[in-house]
Amino acid sequence: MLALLIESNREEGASENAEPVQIFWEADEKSIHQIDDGNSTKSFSFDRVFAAHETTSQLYNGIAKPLVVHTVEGYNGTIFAYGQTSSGKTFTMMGTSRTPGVIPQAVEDVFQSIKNFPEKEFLLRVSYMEIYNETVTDLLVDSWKRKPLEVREQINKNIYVADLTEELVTSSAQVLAWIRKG
Ligand SMILES: Nc1ncnc2c1ncn2[C@@H]1O[C@H](COP(=O)(O)OP(=O)(O)OP(=O)(O)O)[C@@H](O)[C@H]1O
Repeated sequence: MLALLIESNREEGASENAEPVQIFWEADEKSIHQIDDGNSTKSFSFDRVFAAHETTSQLYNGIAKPLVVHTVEGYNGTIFAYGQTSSGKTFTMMGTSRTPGVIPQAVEDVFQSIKNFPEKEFLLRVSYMEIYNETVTDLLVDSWKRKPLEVREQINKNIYVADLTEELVTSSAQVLAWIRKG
């Protein structure tokens, strides 16, 4: 699933006498349209487009929660935020104490979803790494012990990061504590 978060390109609360704001694009729930000289010239489609007035919780419930629930059922899942600097990746993924982001909500739902399968045993491990300038760093080891890690391929073609710390966790509070440490 590919979703897009957009900021408004109109001046919020602009008065009627203000200079008309030039519109460069318009969006609906599933697409964004480039506007050149008042005409739509190019359109890009997404599974969902979230506008500025929509909250992180709406985004989480709309696109991330189903993935989290399926992961607990045994499917692989990835939630990936991509965008230019200051576009809101950290705000959306980590959130604040008042508006929790995708990560704390996902962690909470992993533990809630596990309760739906009392007959199954789950083993949860958390890793936290940074990829910066082509260098992979383990964020769960003390900073003075950190060294660049290698990305390797297993015989079955699975890709893994060698020597990456994996901490066993049994509650959402433990996961968030590890993330805070990182
Ligand atoms: N939806 C939002 N509502 C309110 N404030 C927001 C929103 N998205 C981002 N911000 C604010 O905008 C600023 C930049 O956001 P943020 O740090 O999340 O960007 P980023 O994409 O993670 O940037 P970088 O790539 O530089 O780390 C922050 O002060 C953040 O609180």
